[in-house]
Parts: sequence; structure tokens; C-alpha cells
Amino acid sequence: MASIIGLIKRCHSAFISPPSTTGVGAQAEPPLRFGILGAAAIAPPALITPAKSHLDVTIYAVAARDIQRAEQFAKKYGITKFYGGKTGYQELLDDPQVDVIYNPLPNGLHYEWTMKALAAGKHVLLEKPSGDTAEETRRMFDFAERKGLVLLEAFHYRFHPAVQRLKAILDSGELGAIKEISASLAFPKGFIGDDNIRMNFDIGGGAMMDCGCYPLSCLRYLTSSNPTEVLSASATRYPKDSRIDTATTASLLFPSAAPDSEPIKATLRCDFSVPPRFGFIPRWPDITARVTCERGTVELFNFVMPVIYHSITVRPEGGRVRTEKAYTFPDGSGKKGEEWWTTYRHQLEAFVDKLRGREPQTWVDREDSTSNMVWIEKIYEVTGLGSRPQSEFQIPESE
Ligand SMILES: NC(=O)C1=CN([C@@H]2O[C@H](COP(=O)(O)OP(=O)(O)OC[C@H]3O[C@@H](n4cnc5c(N)ncnc54)[C@H](OP(=O)(O)O)[C@@H]3O)[C@@H](O)[C@H]2O)C=CC1
Ligand SMILES: O=C1OC[C@@H](O)[C@H](O)[C@H]1O
Repeated sequence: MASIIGLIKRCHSAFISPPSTTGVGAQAEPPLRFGILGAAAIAPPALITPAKSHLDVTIYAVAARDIQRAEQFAKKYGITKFYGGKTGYQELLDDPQVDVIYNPLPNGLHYEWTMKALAAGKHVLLEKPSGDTAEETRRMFDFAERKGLVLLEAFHYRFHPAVQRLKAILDSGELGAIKEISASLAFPKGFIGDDNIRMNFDIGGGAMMDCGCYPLSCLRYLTSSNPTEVLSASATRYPKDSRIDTATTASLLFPSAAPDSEPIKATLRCDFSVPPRFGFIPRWPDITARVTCERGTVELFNFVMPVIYHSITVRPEGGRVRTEKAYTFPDGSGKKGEEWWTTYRHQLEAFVDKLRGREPQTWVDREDSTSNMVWIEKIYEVTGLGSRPQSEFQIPESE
């Protein structure tokens, strides 16, 4: 009963009515003004709601291709300024009041609009996956560095205590070196329609791009390394466009941390269209990281949305099974947060810390983002589907 009440309280504060004054003390400077490119579905949970409890953030402007859509979105979320029409996105970037751009456009437009935002002198919080290709990712980070601007790929799950606790257990050596690992993000059929951006190859669609980027990132994070090989990969092709995968599974090898040991065998699964069991029983989402080590196993259920509910189950060989929760960081860790902070709220805290010249509690750096794209492309290559189209956009030479 207590855990159900806890869940309701956490979800209420996380998604419906966040307390407005935690996390930051009195402000020396005016809050950072964010502008959102596109009235995207993810913008409210990933930025607008988290910003309500961050005193150093104002969601100042939004742009949408349709001005009425922009206006409605602005009204609904109490956003001061809106831009729309053909020039709306660029007008938002050119607004001198805007300090930071949030880019939740379709994956195939991440590159063009991040480059334009950087050219306009704005920092960028960029949705995952960072681009369509690793080359795009490299170019975006090169340009951000040249301009002295902050660019972060929004791999929000990394900022939550739950996945960091799982990594701490692995790194502690309690269970010995990793031998096998798997990570999956699969959710039931019915959430994604034919007109969804995820089903459109030209703008970077596909399950491996969309939900597959998480388990790949998670495998790389937990092993503290990059794969050495894709042993096999297979995709379920979308009947209406065979270049789109609705699900992909891949077997990978990672280097072992133990000297003279076999490589780590890794399995990745992503699926945004899992059919109901027997055609009618809906499936529970599979959002799990499982690790087999030399002296036991550990598993984290729900590494992507842990604030709702998660559990870390540790099974040391010959020892007692224990279940841990990590809704906050341990006392004394020096890391901020409340039980109800979503992954996005933790991410926003770190992003603002970086912008303000403070040390963020963790970070997803250019190597991390670039390697994730490198291996997304390699997996697509093995499935036979190939990379998504690289953007032809070029920044003006003057930049
Ligand atoms: N971090 C996370 O947890 C999540 C991240 N994402 C990522 O965020 C991004 C957006 O996803 P989501 O919010 O679900 O998608 P939506 O389709 O809701 O939003 C995409 C936005 O892109 C704009 N857009 C511009 N050009 C096009 C075009 N040619 N076709 C379609 N849309 C266009 C639209 O803006 P306009 O209003 O101008 O029409 C639209 O609002 C993706 O990169 C996705 O991977 C998605 C979900 C969760
Ligand atoms: O968190 C997520 O889960 C569902 C996906 O479709 C989405 O793009 C992803 O970011």
C-alpha cells in the first residue's frame, strides 16, 4: 500500500504539479530563456514540466510550422512568445531574447536545425538520437566547440539515480566482471500510427533510431566501452516501407574488463510494435537491463522512466537476493534531486549547471553521442536496412 501511495505522489509531482521552488537557490542572474523548435509531443514532459520546478529556466518561446498551432501551444503552456509559418523556426533562432534552443524535431531534421541554432549563437538541448548519421553528430559537436556553445544529446535516463546505482553496483566489483548483458526497450503495438515521424524514412524513422538508441546507449554505459563487433542483427520491416524497422534485435561483443577473458556477449532489443499475446492480451513494456557477472546477476527494470517505478534486483552467487530502489542519490554524494524528479528534471538540472559554469552531476559528451550513432549505423548495416539519409544542409561558409 505504502509503495502505491509513493508511486501516486511521485507521479503527481513529476508529471502533473511539480513543486516550484526546489533545486535552485536565489538567482543572481535572470533565468535562462529557452525556445522550442516545433510544438512536439515530447516538449511538455521533457522540458516544459521540468522547467516549472527550475527557477533558473523560463520557457520563453515556441515555433511551429503552423502559426495557429504555435499560438495554441504557447497559450496552453503559458509561453510568452510564439513564431510560425515558413520562417517561424528561423525567427525563433534569431530572437535575441532566446538563450537556449530545445530541438525536438524529427531525427532527420536534428542536424539542420541544431547547426542553424548554433550559428545563431544558441546553446542546444538536442533530442535523441542526435542525428541521422555519426558524421552529422561529429559536425554538430565540432561546430558547437568552435562557437563555444553547449550541445547535449538528451539521453535523459543517464541523469537518474537508478541507472547510476546499477552502474555503481557493477563498478564496485561485488559481482565480478561482466560476462553477458542485455538491454531492451519494447512497447505494445498501437501507440505509433502510420503518419508518425517514426515511420518516415526521409526524416530519420525506424525503431533502432527511436527506441533502439536507448538500449544501445545503456549497454555502452554499463560496460564503460564501445562494442567491437555486431555479430548479428535482424529487423522486422514495416510492410509499407521496408527501409523502416518496427523492431530490431542485435548481438554485439564488448571488450571484457577482466584480463584474458572472453568478450562480453551483449543483446539489444527494441520494438515499438509488440503485438498482444494470443492477439488480445496487451503486453507489459519491456524496459530492462540485465547483467550476468562472474559472481552473480543484477537487473534494472525500467531504466528509461524510473520515476514511475523501478527495481534493481541483485542476485549474488551464494548470497541473499536483494531489491534496491534509487529514487534519489545517496546522502553525501553531493548530487541534487527529489524523489519525484523525472529523468528529464535531472537532465535539466545538469544542463543548466553546465550552462552556468557549474560541474553537472553527469554528462553525455561528444564521444558518447558520436559512438552511439556509429553503432546505430553499424547495426542498420548488418540488418540490411542501411543508414538513414544524411542531411544535405550546409552551414554558410562565413560560419
Ligand atoms: N527524450 C524522450 O523521452 C523522447 C524523445 N523523443 C524525440 O523527440 C523528437 C520528437 O518526437 P515527438 O515529440 O514524439 O514527435 P512529434 O511528431 O510530436 O514532434 C515533432 C515536431 O517536429 C516538427 N516537424 C518539423 N518538420 C516536420 C516534418 N517534416 N514532419 C513532422 N514533423 C515535423 C513538428 O513541429 P510543428 O509543430 O512545427 O509542426 C512536430 O511538432 C524525436 O527526435 C524523438 O526521437 C520523442 C519521444 C520521447
Ligand atoms: O522514451 C522513449 O520511448 C518511446 C519512444 O518512441 C520515444 O521516442 C523514446 O524517446
